Amino acid sequence: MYIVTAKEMYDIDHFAMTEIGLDGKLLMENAGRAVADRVTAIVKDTDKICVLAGSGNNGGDGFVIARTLLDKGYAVQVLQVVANDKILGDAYYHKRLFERCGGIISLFDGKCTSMITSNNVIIDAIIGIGSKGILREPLASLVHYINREAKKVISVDIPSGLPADEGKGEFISIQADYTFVIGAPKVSAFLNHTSPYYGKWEPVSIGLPSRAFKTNTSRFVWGIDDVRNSLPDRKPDDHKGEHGKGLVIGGSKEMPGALAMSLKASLRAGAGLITGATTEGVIRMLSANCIEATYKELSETNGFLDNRTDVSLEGYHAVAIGMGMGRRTCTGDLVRSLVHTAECPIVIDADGLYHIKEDLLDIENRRYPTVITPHPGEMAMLLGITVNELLLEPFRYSREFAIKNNSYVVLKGMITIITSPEGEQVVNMSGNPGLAKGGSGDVLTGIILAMIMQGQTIFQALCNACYIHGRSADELISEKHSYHDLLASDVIDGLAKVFRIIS
Ligand SMILES: NC(=O)C1=CN([C@@H]2O[C@H](COP(=O)(O)OP(=O)(O)OC[C@H]3O[C@@H](n4cnc5c(N)ncnc54)[C@H](O)[C@@H]3O)[C@@H](O)[C@H]2O)[C@@H](O)CC1
Ligand SMILES: Nc1ncnc2c1ncn2[C@@H]1O[C@H](COP(=O)(O)OP(=O)(O)O)[C@@H](O)[C@H]1O
Ligand SMILES: [K+]
Repeated sequence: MYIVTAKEMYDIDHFAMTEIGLDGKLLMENAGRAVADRVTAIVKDTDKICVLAGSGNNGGDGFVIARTLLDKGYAVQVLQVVANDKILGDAYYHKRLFERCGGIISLFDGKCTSMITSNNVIIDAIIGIGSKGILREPLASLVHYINREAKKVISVDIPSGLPADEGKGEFISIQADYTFVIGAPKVSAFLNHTSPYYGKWEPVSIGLPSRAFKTNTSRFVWGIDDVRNSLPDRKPDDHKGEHGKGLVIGGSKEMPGALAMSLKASLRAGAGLITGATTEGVIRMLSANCIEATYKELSETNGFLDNRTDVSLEGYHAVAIGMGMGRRTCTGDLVRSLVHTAECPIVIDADGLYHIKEDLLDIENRRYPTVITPHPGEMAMLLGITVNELLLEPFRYSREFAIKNNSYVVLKGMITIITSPEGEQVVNMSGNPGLAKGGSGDVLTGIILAMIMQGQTIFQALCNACYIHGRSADELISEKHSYHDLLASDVIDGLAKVFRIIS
C-alpha cells in the first residue's frame, strides 16, 4: 500500500489520465462506486443518508455515491454546500446523472442544518485533497456543527478540511467515524495530530495503474506479504554461523534488564549467536536468566561502562549498543570509540543516541551501515527541536536526517517510520498501546540485530523487525493480554506465534 502527498496523488491522477488514457469521469465513477460499496457494508437498510457535496472532484465523488446508493434503494439525498455555478466539469456531469436518476439536491443556505440531524448517516464529500488553508465560512461552521451533532460520519478520501500533507498544525476538520481513502492513503493518515480525524480508514481501489504509483512515490506501508517475500527461509543444513554472530553492548547497575531483553529478543528472532557485553555485576545478574547468550565483561566505573577495555569487534556480524547503559561521560567515550571503529553494521538505541549527539559526523563518515532507533523524544534531542515540531513533520525530519547522516532511521511511535540513507520510506502499522511501556524498545533493538544478520537488505531487516515486533504485541492483545498488562518480555514470547504465522 503506497502513501501519497496531495501533489503525488495529483501526479498519479495526471499520469493515469494522460499516459494511460483513463478518463476523469470514469475515475470519478470508479471512486464513487467503490466508496458506495463500502458504505453499504456499514449502514443499515433503514438508515437515512445525506451526502454533502462540495465544489471540487471530491463533491463529484459524492454525486456518484448518492446515485449508486439511490439505485440500491437507500433513502439518500444530497446537500450541495456550494452555489450551483461552482459545480463544474466531471462533477457537474455526475451531478446531472444523479438528478436524471431522480435524485434530490438541496442547496446549503448557511443554515438548513436540520438535514444533518434528521439523517442518521452523513457522507462527507465536501472537500478532498484540494483543501487550501483553513476551511472558510460557511463551511467552517458547518463542519463544527457536523462534529457536534451528526450521528455517523463517513468521509470520502479524507475528512474535509484536514490537510493531506505533513507540516500543517492548524486546520478545521471533519471528525470522521470512517474514511474511505481513494487510491492510496495520504500522509496525514500516519501523523499523530491528524490521523485521529480519519476514524477507521481503509483504501478503495479506483483502477489507477500500479505503474502510476511506482513512478510517483517511494513511500509505502510494510505488510505481512512484504515480510514473507523478504525474510529468508531456513535451510535444512543451516548452522548457527549462518544466522549471525551479534554483540549487544549495554546495561548498567541501574538498568540490567534492558540488556537482558535485547539479548533474549535477538535469540528468539533467529540470531545464531549472541553475546552481551556489559559490567561484571550485570553479567552476574543475567547469566542464570538468559542462558543461551554468552557474555563478555567490560570495564566499568561505579557500575557504568567505561572506555578502559579494548573491545574487539572482530568476528561479529553486527553490533547493537546503548540499551540501559546510562548517560555517564565515561560510557559516552566507549560509545563514540565503537561507533568510530566498528567495521560492521551498528544499531544505536536509547542512551547510545544521547552519547552520539555531539558527534554525528562520526556516523556520517562510517563506511558500514549505521541504524539509529530513536523514539520521538530521542529524535528531537538529536535534531535540537521540540517533540511537537518533530511530530508535525516526522517524514521530512527523518528523511533529511537519514540522508545528511548517511544512516538508517527507525523513528518509533504509534506508527513507525523507517528511512534509508537514500530517503526511501516505509511505515509500519503493526503494534498497539500495550507497547507503550519500558522495555519495548529494547526488545525491538534485539529483533533488529537478529534480522540484520539474516541475509536481507538492511532496509528489509528493519521493516521486518518492526512488523514482527508490533505483530507480536497485536497477537498477544487479541488472545490473552490487554493494553494494560502487556510486558516487553511477553512480546519476546509472542515472537513464536508471529514466526508461525509468517511461515
Ligand atoms: N481525477 C479525478 O477526477 C479524481 C478525483 N478524485 C477526488 O477528487 C478530490 C480532489 O479534487 P479537487 O482537486 O477538485 O479538490 P477538492 O474537491 O478537494 O476541493 C477543491 C475545492 O475546494 C475549495 N476549497 C479549497 N480550499 C478551501 C478552503 N480552505 N475553504 C473553502 N473551500 C476551499 C476550492 O475552491 C475548490 O473548489 C480527491 O480528494 C478525490 O476525492 C478521486 O475521485 C480520484 C479521481
Ligand atoms: N501506542 C503505540 N502503538 C504502537 N506501538 C507503540 C506504541 N507505543 C510504543 N510503541 C512501540 O513500542 C516501542 C517503544 O520503544 P521505546 O520508546 O524506545 O521504549 P523503551 O525505551 O522503553 O524500551 C517502539 O517500537 C514503539 O513503536
Ligand atoms: K471529504
